[in-house]
Amino acid sequence: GDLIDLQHQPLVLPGSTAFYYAETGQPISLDTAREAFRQGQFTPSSSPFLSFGIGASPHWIRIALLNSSADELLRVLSIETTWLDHIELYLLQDDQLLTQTLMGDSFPFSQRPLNHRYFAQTLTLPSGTTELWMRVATPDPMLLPLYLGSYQVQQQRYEQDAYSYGVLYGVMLALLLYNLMLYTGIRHRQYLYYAIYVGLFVWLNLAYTGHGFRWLWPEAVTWQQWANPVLMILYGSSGLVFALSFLNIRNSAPRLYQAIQWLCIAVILLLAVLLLIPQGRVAALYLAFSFILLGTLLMLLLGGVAWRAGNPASRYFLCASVIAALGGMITALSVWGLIPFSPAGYRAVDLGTMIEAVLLALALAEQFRRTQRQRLRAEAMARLDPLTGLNNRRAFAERVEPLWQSCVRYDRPMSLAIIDLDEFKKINDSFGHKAGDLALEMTAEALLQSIRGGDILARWGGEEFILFMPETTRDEAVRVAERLRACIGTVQVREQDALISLSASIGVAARDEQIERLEQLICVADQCLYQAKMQGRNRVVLAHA
Ligand SMILES: Nc1nc2c(ncn2[C@@H]2O[C@H](COP(=O)(O)OP(=O)(O)OP(=O)(O)O)[C@@H](O)[C@H]2O)c(=O)[nH]1
Repeated sequence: GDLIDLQHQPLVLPGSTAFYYAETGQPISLDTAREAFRQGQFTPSSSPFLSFGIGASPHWIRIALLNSSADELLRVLSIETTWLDHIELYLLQDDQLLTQTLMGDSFPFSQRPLNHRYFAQTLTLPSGTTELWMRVATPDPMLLPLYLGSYQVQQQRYEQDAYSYGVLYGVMLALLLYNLMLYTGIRHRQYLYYAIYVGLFVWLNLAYTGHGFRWLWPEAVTWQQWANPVLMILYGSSGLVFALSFLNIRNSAPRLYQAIQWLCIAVILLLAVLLLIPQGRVAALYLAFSFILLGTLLMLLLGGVAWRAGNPASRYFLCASVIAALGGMITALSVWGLIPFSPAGYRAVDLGTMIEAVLLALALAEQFRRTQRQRLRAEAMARLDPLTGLNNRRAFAERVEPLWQSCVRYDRPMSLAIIDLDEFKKINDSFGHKAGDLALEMTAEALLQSIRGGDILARWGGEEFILFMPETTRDEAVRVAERLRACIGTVQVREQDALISLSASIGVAARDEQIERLEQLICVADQCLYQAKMQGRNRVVLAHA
């Protein structure tokens, strides 16, 4: 069954009936190859996708095609990889050469017979049997997924393919731009690293899918031939750099951090050396493929290290890396020829990387939310007294200031009380510092229970509290102060089977025309507090107008 009848099949995979032969020394001619075929030196293909690995010697391929109709058939042949250097194509019938084509990415894109990112050619197949002969030479992975289809069917396939890349690039570019914007706004390095990582993926993908050669650098033949190993290595490094930064590996595993940095530098230097050596491309390709596989494993390792270190961001990261690793490995191994090639496997890296990019963007967002929350908490903490949870002096000043301003402007009443626990030193001395702390906490609790909604309470000093009362006249303020004093009187602190009772002295002052600043009012209230202590404690003293 080495003959494919094309008449009723709009699309065939001619690779399944191919015979192939590897050149061993000098390049051979078509006639020599045909002679070798007749002598049975060719091997029948075992798969529709011929794959001979990296750095293979030039291969001859022979496929027989049958057109059982009386008319000629028009077919489009595409070799659906993009990196083959040199392809000779011959179509023969009865020892007569019908067409001959030369293509490959060692020629400028403008010399392609068909304007397509794949190596494609239109074949006019006369009635009867024709032979398709091919010679392929390249140091790159010699992978030959051959498709032979009617113009319509091929057009449809290419269109679906173009849409799928549109989705891939659309998603990736949106994520790239979004994170670049975040970087310009927030200035956290990991957004930049993420954008570079995603950008290099897109660039690498453009290169190895041939979109770059077709649209972006159609004349740059040397770059086209080096783009894959160079971009693979840069992409792999950028992923590791992103992971080091995002997972904060410098802190959790400093030696690993350094080792990976050195690995990236070493691989890039090695690549630079290979760029200068003639014949360095095969070695560069091996380096690139090995580095991508190693890099994928290292990403997983880094995720694991961060997980062990209790980094909550590592969950998303690990999940993303596992998916990307699966996709990347499947594609790399199938292109390399280490596992059987399939079109879905070839695209696995696209899907895997797209999911990875989305998950990593989520991880970045989550990390941002967490640091934001931590910052808010730290800011709130800086305003709170750690023992009682009340406002501290700073928060008191900040919160009173706007109220003070508006009450002064509209000439509204406002009052202030300073509350000081009596003989507090004795509590500390006889029952211990812990009992003193507990007394302070319970006092704060009692005060909070008995103040009104708009009042601002703060811990002013050791056993001193301060209460600002907006819209409160001196008479009302005295009533509030008396209530607070009574309230503190009911507080009982239990310590070592003893019940400690508390009392407080309170100085109260109301603002009048002579008082313009908050400090002045505090000063007056403080003097009243002093008098309350002088007069025997456990009482309220009001400043006279
Ligand atoms: N347990 C505890 N004690 C504190 C704290 N802050 C201040 N103190 C103590 O509170 C005491 C205040 O003592 P004094 O300023 O002499 O006043 P007092 O003993 O309350 O006496 P009068 O105010 O005159 O009634 C000091 O012994 C401080 O060490 C605190 O946060 N916890």
